[in-house]
Amino acid sequence: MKEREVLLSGRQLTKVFGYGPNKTTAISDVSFDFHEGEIVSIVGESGSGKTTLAKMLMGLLKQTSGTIEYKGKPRRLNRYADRRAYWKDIQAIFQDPFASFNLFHRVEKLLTDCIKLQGLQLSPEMQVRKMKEACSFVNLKYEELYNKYPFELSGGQMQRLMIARIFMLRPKVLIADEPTSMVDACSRSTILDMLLKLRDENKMTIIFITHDVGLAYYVSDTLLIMEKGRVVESGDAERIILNPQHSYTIQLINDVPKIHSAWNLG
Ligand SMILES: Nc1ncnc2c1ncn2[C@@H]1O[C@H](COP(=O)(O)OP(=O)(O)OP(=O)(O)O)[C@@H](O)[C@H]1O
Repeated sequence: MKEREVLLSGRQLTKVFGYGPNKTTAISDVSFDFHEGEIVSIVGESGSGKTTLAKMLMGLLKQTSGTIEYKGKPRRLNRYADRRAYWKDIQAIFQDPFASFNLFHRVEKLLTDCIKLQGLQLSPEMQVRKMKEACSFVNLKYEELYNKYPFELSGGQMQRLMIARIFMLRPKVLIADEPTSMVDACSRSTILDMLLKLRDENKMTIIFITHDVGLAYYVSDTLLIMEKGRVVESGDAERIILNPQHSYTIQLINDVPKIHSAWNLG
C-alpha cells in the first residue's frame, strides 16, 4: 500500500496552564504524525489532556512549547488570512451541539454560511440543492428543518446537522470531540458510519477524542493513548487492543464492560 502523506504533526508539544502553585501541565512532551485519510483516536480518562490537545490542533490554544506542522510546514496563525485558510481545512465538532451553533440563526442560515465560508458563488437554486444533498446525507429532511431554530431540534438532529455542515465544508481534517455523546446507541453507530463514509469519499483525516476505548477500536486505524498529559502508547489500533504494552492501556481495556459477565451474579 502506498505510504500516506503526513498532514498534521506535532513535536514535543507541552501546554502549561497557570503559574506557581496553580500550575497545571495539561500536555507534556507529546509528538505525533497524522496522515491523510487516517482515523486516529485520542483516548484517555477525564483530565488526561484530550480536549487541550484538540484545541491546540484547532489553533484555539497556543502551546507553551513544541511545534505543530501542517502539510510539512510550521503552522502559522498570526495573520487573519493564515487563520482563515487553516480553518477552511480544519474543522471540529464538539460534545455539545447546542454550544456549536448560533442559536439565533435558522437552519437555513447555518447551512448557507458553509457555502459562504467556502467562497462559492452559487445561484439560490444551487444553494438549496447543496443544502438538500447535505441533509439527505445525514438522513434529515431539509424541507422540514430549514425554517427552524437550533432549540427546536432534538440533540440527535443537531448532531446530524453538524455532520451535514462537515459534508458541505469538506475539510481536510475533522476533529470530533465525543460527537456521539447525546444520542442513543442506534443513532450513534449511524453517525459513526456517516463519518467513516466521509473519510472514504473525501480522504478526510479524522481525529476522534474519546474516553471509550471500545468505540476508538471500532472506528480507528491508529490510537494515541493519553494519561495525565502524556502519550503512553500509540500505533495501530488492532495491535494495541490485542496486545497492549502499557499498564494504563490494559486498565482502560479491562474497564470496558463485558456484556456476558455483567449478568454473571453468582
Ligand atoms: N483553561 C484551563 N485552565 C487551567 N487548567 C485547565 C484549563 N483547561 C484544562 N485544564 C486542565 O488541564 C487538564 C487536562 O484537561 P482536558 O480538558 O484537556 O482533559 P480531557 O482529557 O479533555 O478531559 P474530559 O474527558 O473530562 O473532557 C486538567 O487537569 C484540566 O483541569
